[in-house]
Amino acid sequence: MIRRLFAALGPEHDSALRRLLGLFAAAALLQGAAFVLLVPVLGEVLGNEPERAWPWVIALAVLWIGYAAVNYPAALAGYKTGTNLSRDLHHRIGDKVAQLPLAWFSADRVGGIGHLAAQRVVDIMSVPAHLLRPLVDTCVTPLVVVLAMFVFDWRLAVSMAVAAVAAAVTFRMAGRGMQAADRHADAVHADAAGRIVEFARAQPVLRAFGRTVEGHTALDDALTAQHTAGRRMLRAGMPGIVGLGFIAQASFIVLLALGTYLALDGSLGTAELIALLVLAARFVEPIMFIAELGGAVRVAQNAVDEINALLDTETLPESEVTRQPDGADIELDEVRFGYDGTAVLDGLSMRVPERRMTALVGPSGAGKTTVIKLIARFFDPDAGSVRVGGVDVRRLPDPTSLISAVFQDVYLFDGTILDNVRVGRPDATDEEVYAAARTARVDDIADRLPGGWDAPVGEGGSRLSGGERQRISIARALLKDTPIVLFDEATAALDAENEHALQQAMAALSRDRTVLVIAHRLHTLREADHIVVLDGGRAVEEGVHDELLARDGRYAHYWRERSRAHGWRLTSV
Ligand SMILES: Nc1ncnc2c1ncn2[C@@H]1O[C@H](COP(=O)(O)OP(=O)(O)OP(=O)(O)O)[C@@H](O)[C@H]1O
Repeated sequence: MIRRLFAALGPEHDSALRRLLGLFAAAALLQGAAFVLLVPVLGEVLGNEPERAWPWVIALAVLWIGYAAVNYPAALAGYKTGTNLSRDLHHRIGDKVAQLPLAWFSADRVGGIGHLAAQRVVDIMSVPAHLLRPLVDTCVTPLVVVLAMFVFDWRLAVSMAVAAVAAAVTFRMAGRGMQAADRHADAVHADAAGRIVEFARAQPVLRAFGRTVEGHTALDDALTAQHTAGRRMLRAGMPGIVGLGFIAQASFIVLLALGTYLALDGSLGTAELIALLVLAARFVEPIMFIAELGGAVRVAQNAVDEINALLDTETLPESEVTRQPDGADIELDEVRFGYDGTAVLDGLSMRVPERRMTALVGPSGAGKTTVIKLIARFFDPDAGSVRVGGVDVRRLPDPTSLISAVFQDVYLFDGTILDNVRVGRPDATDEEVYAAARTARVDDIADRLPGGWDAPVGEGGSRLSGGERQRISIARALLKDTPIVLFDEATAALDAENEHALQQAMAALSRDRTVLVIAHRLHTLREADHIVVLDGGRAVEEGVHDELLARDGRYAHYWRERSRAHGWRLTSV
């Protein structure tokens, strides 16, 4: 356990943990030695010349002072190491999460990370802060007592050694059951956490369709499983607690009986017997305690394994040889990509010319969003290559400095409008943030809301409409000022004012940049310099609007459908 903990936490925590182990071992040795000294002290006090106990009493006092002197810094060091570990683990989990490919994130994994950061880090932190100390005590103190007992009486010492071995074997066996139960409980906790995230996220949909009961069922099942797992944990802990309790009581009774027999036999004096029984009580005490400790140790072991598993998760490979791009055009060359083995792009080749607006159209599910995500390197293609400025995105030194993405489902943080625009470039001056926000017509939103620029947007931007959220996202992209912008246009119907503001914001963003837009609006298609029609995982048509209309193919059909739908209006009679 200690070795695994050392390995998991990395060499930077080695010296702190070693020092801690040294301090705890010294405290346990001093404590064990003090217990042993009780034998001569009691022997002399209960003997014929009690004054002969003084030297032993003084030695005992010195040991206790030494123990207190080591114990205090040891306890402090335990807490300090625990809090350092927790801070470090949170940072490492955070860094890892920031590097994981976006394909990795699913509701249960998001819930799992929450559980890992909140509960599992505390489980590990409790090792140096609370567990290591009693663990070292329960190993070292009885060992000192058993060794000392050999000096006083070998028969009692052998009985103690047998009890110690039985306790160690039971501890190991009980710990294994507990570890399995904890693994199961942890998987169930992570699942329940994922279900809660999913349930919260799905509220609008569940309510819109009046399906709150069905929505509860999955969560209820997960919570019931959690409850059952908790009971299984309790059951798994019982054999250890009962078994070790039995060993502790039985060994004390054996020591008592043996001691009495030896006293009656004349091999032991009464004073000696009392003193040795006090020592036996000190030996038995930690055995009772170790059962609870065993469960906590196994839980911490699982926590170490889980955090290791997350930290070992593969991230997208970083190329050692990087190249600066030559320009800002984008090219997809024979790209193949699928989710979980289901092909979406089937040898797609297309070009997005530099400083032009290219519109991507195609039926729902054709893979338009997937194309954007591959360019932004949310994941890598299964085959083929995505190039920016002639360089494969896997070999770009810093793709995020070249590319901004504006998605439909814009996530806003629960802060002010201004804070949310600043996300685009945290070190921007206030003037730069205001300028980007005004260009994206975010000032209209600030004017409308009480609090203006400092108006809170609500969690996820819940106080704003879809179009408004997208304008804030455009402002972020303007502030970031990258040569390439990937844009997934809002599909939702917008009111005339929002539509106009969004068009203006987009026009500002498109100026002098390479823009690839998933176009849903007729206006965007008319304005585009280049149009790519995606279907069946390939580019089936490419060209400009008039040319494609004249060709009367897939695009012309799409355009007519969209125009017809656009022409429909509900009017009052
Ligand atoms: N994370 C994912 N896991 C599994 N399948 C996915 C995932 N994302 C998308 N897909 C599937 O990949 C296909 C292409 O999805 P994509 O979102 O790229 O299409 P799209 O053309 O943008 O669709 P739309 O116009 O409806 O947004 C769809 O069949 C979709 O169900």
